[in-house]
Amino acid sequence: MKILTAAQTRQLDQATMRAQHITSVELMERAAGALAEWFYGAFPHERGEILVLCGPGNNGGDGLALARLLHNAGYAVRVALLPTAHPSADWQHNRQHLPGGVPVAELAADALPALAPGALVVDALFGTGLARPLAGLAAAVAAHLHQARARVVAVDLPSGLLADGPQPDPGAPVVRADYTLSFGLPKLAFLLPQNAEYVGEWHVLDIGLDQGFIDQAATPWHFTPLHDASVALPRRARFGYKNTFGHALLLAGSRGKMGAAVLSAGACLRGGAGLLTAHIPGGGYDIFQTTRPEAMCLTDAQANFISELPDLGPYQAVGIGPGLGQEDATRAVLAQLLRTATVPLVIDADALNLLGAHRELLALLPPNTVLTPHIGEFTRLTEKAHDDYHRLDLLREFAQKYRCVVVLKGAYTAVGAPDGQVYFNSTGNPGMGTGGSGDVLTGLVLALRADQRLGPLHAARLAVLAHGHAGDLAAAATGEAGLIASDLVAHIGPALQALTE
Ligand SMILES: NC(=O)C1=CN([C@@H]2O[C@H](COP(=O)(O)OP(=O)(O)OC[C@H]3O[C@@H](n4cnc5c(N)ncnc54)[C@H](OP(=O)(O)O)[C@@H]3O)[C@@H](O)[C@H]2O)[C@@H](O)CC1
Ligand SMILES: [K+]
Repeated sequence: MKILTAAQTRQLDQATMRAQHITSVELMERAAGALAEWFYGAFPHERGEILVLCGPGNNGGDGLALARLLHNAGYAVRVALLPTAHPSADWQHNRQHLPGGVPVAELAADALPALAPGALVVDALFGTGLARPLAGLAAAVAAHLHQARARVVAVDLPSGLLADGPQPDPGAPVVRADYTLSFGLPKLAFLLPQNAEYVGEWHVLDIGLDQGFIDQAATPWHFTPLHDASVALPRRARFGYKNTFGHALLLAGSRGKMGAAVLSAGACLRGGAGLLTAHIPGGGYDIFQTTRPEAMCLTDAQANFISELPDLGPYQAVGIGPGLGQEDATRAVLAQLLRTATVPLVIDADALNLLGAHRELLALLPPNTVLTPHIGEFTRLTEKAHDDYHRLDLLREFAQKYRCVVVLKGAYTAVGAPDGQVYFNSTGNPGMGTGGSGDVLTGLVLALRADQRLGPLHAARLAVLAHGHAGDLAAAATGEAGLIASDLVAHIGPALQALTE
């Protein structure tokens, strides 16, 4: 699913009207109808009065049309208008069609509407036409909503927030919505941690926007829903056997962190690898073999860390990093791996930290390597980003420069591809913020990289999607707080099953 800019969204409106021979008023009516349907579902028994705040443009027009539909459906509705000398044409149309039974007032700075705590408010002040930061009356209204602890439903965007870029004045007020209802496609702003306090829970409402325009629109940003044909797992061949599905090598673990190797290995096995060999510090042998009997095990001469690179001949993919530690001898192993590997690599955790601390090694990264940093590890590889948008720029630059796939882990994990495209993940939940969660992802990516049917981008996107879905399945059983990384491993099977072609 593509993510478009505000400017592209305006073009999409026009293209939709042309392609479907409808007027802008008709498109607005569709938008308002979709908003009303969402309200009926979300607030079926709302008894209190709903305050609809309308700005001067088409966002306000949506609000006016919604107020009419809610009133006609039996809700108590009141409208407050931002004073304007130049309302949009569709605003005027919907103002004229507002039933006489809906009270309408103009907002004024010295008489902001009284709101009981928890009052339901629709924010239809500004959407994609926001031209400058909120100031004056609009800023006062945003602050008032926050102070009154109203429940705010934002139409298209929380007013004051830009759809696709950083705020020019980060100090200017923005409406803090509990829900944001966007039309057709998600907005980039929804996916970034810095905007979470404004956007709240967001939903995309289908209003039949022109697919032809969307298909040809150029954008680096994509959103991967749970079911996306382009990342599905191909079925296993009926006559396949363990060698068909790939033999993975995992280099992981150090004293005190053997659990990382165990978790990662479990995920690799559950991820469908035909065979898995783990190379671990000698002291971890008993732990590993008793907890992961399905895997083969090579032990290092060192008891507490890894100092030797095994012969890579038998393997279709190699993963390195979980629980690795950052010994000099281990760095030498990483460097030797980067120099000699001819099969796909997956690099995580301390292997990324070693790369960050010895950046000369980055030049050795083989193309199509998959790296799985969290924000801290990514910062060590690049630089400190001044905001989430800048971090996305750094992600694109890094993936293009090193021709790698970079999985930047977070609430909407962003997978950066060598061609500069970025794919945001839709699955997962805060319960996955728990020790070992990343090690599980590494094992899963490794399994899918050993599967020679999948390219690096497909493997990385599918692994991220399945990892998040496993987290959602696990959380349904344990709750978010009770979720631990072993639960993720246990749910990889059903998650992949749900994502199979
Ligand atoms: N996308 C879709 O498919 C569909 C989109 N639709 C809806 O259209 C919305 C976009 O409508 P839009 O283009 O009229 O812009 P909108 O956000 O109402 O604001 C423009 C007005 O605000 C003013 N203004 C701007 N900033 C300001 C500020 N800080 N402080 C004060 N004033 C400010 C600006 O005035 P000006 O800058 O000219 O002075 C102008 O008057 C979109 O978000 C969605 O809700 C649906 O109806 C149909 C399907
Ligand atoms: K809005």
